[in-house]
Amino acid sequence: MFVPTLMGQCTPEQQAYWLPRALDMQIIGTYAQTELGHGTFIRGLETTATYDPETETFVMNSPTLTSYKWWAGGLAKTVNYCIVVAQLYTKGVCHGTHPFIVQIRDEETHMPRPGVKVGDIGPKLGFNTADNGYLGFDNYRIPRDNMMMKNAQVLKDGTYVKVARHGKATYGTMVFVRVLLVNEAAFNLAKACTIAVRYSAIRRQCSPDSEGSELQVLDYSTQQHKLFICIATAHALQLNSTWLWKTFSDTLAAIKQGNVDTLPELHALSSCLKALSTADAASLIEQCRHACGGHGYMMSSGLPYLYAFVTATRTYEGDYTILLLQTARFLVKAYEQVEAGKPLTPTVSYLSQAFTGKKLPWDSSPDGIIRAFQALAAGKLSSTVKSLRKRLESGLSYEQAWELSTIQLNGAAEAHCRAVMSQNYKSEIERLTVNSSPNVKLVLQQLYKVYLYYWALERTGDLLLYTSISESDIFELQLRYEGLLKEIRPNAVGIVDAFDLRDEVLHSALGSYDGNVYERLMAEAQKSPLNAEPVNQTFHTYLKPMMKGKL
Ligand SMILES: CCCCCCCCCC/C=C\CCCCCCCCCC(=O)SCCNC(=O)CCNC(=O)[C@H](O)C(C)(C)COP(=O)(O)OP(=O)(O)OC[C@H]1O[C@@H](n2cnc3c(N)ncnc32)[C@H](O)[C@@H]1OP(=O)(O)O
Ligand SMILES: Cc1cc2nc3c(=O)[nH]c(=O)nc-3n(C[C@H](O)[C@H](O)[C@H](O)COP(=O)(O)OP(=O)(O)OC[C@H]3O[C@@H](n4cnc5c(N)ncnc54)[C@H](O)[C@@H]3O)c2cc1C
Repeated sequence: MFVPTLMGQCTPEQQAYWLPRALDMQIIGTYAQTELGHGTFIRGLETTATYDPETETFVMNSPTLTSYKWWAGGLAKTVNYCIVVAQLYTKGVCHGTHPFIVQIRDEETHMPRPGVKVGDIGPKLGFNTADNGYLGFDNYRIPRDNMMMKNAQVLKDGTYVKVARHGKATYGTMVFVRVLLVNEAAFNLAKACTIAVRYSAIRRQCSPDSEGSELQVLDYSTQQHKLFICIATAHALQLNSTWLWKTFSDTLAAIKQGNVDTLPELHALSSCLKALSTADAASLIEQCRHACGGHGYMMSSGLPYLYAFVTATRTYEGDYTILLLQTARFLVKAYEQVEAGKPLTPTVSYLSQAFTGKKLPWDSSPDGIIRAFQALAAGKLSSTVKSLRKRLESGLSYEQAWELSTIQLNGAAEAHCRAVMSQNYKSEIERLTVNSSPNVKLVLQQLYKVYLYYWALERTGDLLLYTSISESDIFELQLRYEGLLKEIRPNAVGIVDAFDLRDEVLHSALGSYDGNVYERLMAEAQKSPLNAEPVNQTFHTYLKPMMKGKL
């Protein structure tokens, strides 16, 4: 996050100075925004940077315990520079949060600079190879030039000048990383399902008829139900991430030309896609672990590491709930635009047809299911806005009415995101397979249908509310879904092999290409320190005296 922020928040002159040093690793940096007391609510950050025109420096201070920076990766022991997000004061006025480049350690001795308090925050659920740190300042001075001045400037005399065309321009690095995280979610989920599918082809358990041999667990319908949605979701996330990256690049190019019109839509999209992709990836990685039974619980399976790593992505760079609520803000505005007969931006354009007051006729084709997901998102949005307005009519303030409606707002944003993801999944497959063989097309479409059927069956309650789907339609869809799993089964191992992840990347005794699961599990077990000696000292110190009644 250090380098992208240098690229996004510095003037060209500042970039010319800092970027080569960072890219050559003459300096190592991190992004210190979150504090002990605030992560989500950026406007509530407490670290201060007060401009002193006499010395042309900013004085950095951490006025309270809760103002200490907390969490930044590499901050504890590794980095010598930081981007610190602090409340800017000049001429006695607070201008809100701004980013500053702050040297925290000596470039030669690596000692913390006087006035800087820095350390490690302690063990975490995962990420324990990263020294996430805390940081506080006591009247610590940095040169005026160290304020990142692309979007706002403080002149030598302390005059504040706003440059950016958009109020949230300083949040740009977060948008960038949210876009990257969709790709990370796809990659890590692909790893988990490669491990679980390969293992399920090796693992044999139970014999349905007394004569036959034990089945590969991958042959069980329930196992296919657990795993094939993981493969389909990895594809869906990968294709959505490519699409989102293009949307991001187009918006960035427009902003460079001075046009910020598409930023709100990009923010709404990157927020909900980051939220849903990280949440889905984390829960499906856990599902892959379940699919590997007891051996999935071994660290040597690789799955616990993956889960610990990915579950953090649901929280960092904007918590799941918080980001869905950002998308909901955008959706409520889109709803108002429909009412006012105004045009809509592309990803919400489906709303313009959606508020007919009638249930959408059910159609179980892939296009029909996407339309159903859109109807569901529109229906939820409409009910949410009704609740919001009812609360406003009862005399509540907008903020109070909004807060009481947030459960529904999140539901609408989730449904919208699922509809966008399904639509993108379909159009990207169509685009990418124009010249593919019929067999490749067939397999990719089978997986795409698994995704649609799975989520339609997960949302039958909502479909009953907002479409004309009947009990027999649901029954028929369930049978089609189960049939599809059997069609995919023969290709399942080939499909995960096609992720092309080397053993060194998977780092798993269960998921290696050669399938030598049991040999690898035993080899890993031999590495346990408890196996280093036949009798452990604890036997002599504790067990034996206890057994002899001498403790
Ligand atoms: C080029 C070199 C690149 C090298 C790349 C290498 C790639 C390698 C691959 C690696 C892969 C992945 C990387 C993964 C590793 C990364 C590890 C990172 C570790 C984690 C780091 C962090 O967590 S940093 C801290 C992140 N913190 C957050 O995300 C905080 C969340 N909170 C917020 O974002 C905001 O506070 C808020 C959005 C919740 C609210 O903000 P605020 O209160 O200020 O706003 P309002 O709610 O009042 O809204 C006002 C209006 O502003 C709009 N808004 C808000 N945010 C944005 C935005 N970002 N952009 C545009 N608009 C925004 C909001 O919608 C409101 O609009 P209106 O409704 O119109 O009023
Ligand atoms: C592994 C890891 C690495 C990180 N790396 C960095 C880093 O390098 N740099 C950095 O600056 N930060 C980093 N962070 C911090 C991270 O960005 C924050 O933890 C994250 O943004 C969530 O903020 P929070 O911890 O304040 O959660 P909180 O906001 O306190 O969330 C707690 C709960 O309250 C809910 N909540 C909060 N506000 C609202 C609201 N308005 N409405 C409804 N519900 C609400 C949330 O949904 C959540 O359920 C990292 C975090 C982790 C876990």
